[in-house]
Amino acid sequence: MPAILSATRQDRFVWSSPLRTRFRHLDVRDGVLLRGEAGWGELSPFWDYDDGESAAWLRAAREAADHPFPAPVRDRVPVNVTVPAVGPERAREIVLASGGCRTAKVKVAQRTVGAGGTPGPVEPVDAEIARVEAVRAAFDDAGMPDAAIRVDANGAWTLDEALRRVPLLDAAARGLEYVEQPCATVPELAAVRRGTDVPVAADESIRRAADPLRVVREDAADVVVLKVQPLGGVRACLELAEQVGLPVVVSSALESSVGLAAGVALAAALPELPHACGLATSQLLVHDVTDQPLLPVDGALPVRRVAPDADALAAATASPELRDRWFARHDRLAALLATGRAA
Ligand SMILES: O=C(O)CCC(=O)C1=CC=C[C@@H](O)[C@@H]1C(=O)O
Ligand SMILES: [Mg+2]
Repeated sequence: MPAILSATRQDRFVWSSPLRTRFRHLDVRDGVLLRGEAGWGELSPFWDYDDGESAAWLRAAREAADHPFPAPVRDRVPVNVTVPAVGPERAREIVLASGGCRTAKVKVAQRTVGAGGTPGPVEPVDAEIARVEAVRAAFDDAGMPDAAIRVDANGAWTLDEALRRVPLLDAAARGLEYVEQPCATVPELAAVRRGTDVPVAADESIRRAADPLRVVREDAADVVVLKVQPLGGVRACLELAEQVGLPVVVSSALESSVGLAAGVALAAALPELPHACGLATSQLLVHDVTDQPLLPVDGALPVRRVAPDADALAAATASPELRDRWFARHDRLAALLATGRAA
């Protein structure tokens, strides 16, 4: 049987897709889908994550493949459109083509990467303002003047940059819903929170931190962003949400729809969901692994599991070299989890 036809009968399958717009310095996204008793799970840690950090991602994939998701308390999840660090015209197009999203998350604080991977200067504030203004104008023109706009700096502003830029972006947005991870450290997040009128959301300070509760102890955030794969699964996220006690925004790690479905399951099971979630990122992929991807309709995703299908996989099939790299990575991570020594 040709490899593609048998793909959905295998227990693991490596997918790869170009991104429509460069995101997080990536032009391509890839990962391995794993099949278990309950369905499919996705393992797709970014390539710059080492095995120690990636083990939690496998725990999440195995949970999705081997166990049913917790019972949902809602059947649709409102989502934000994600606007990468693009020019104003492209930002406008992305918002208008978003499937009715009433919230936009706009990437800011883009840094060029210099030789040897050293971070270059941050983009000028005028470029950030123009992007945010274009998003607000697009919502106005779409008859959604009350749409919410949040910005995400991925920890890339200095504290001074954040304190100067956040009020300017707040004005450009006619009121920001929140600023996500304006700076790298927890004390800096707390300082932005005290020094501006804009609520602060913590992302990297939760998902890449040895102690995710430090944000709470130091009063450093109004909202927490939870991502299923880096935090080790839907159940681990539900427990963390309970401990944190702050409003949660579930966000993707740029997965295929198989991985996004785990994020949707978390968002569907949270007792409260006051903000739109960052799960509309199938829009960024040229090829998803199913011909029924999780795309927003009227600004929300349906709550359902996703299985890959052969036709979509045919377009999203990885090269043999990439497949072997993922299989080797998966084998190493599985061995690490089996020793019980993974974080
Ligand atoms: O939250 C969203 O709208 C989309 C997901 C998203 O922004 C991210 C996904 C993966 C990696 C991160 O750099 C990024 C984020 O910082 O939230
Ligand atoms: Mg973020």
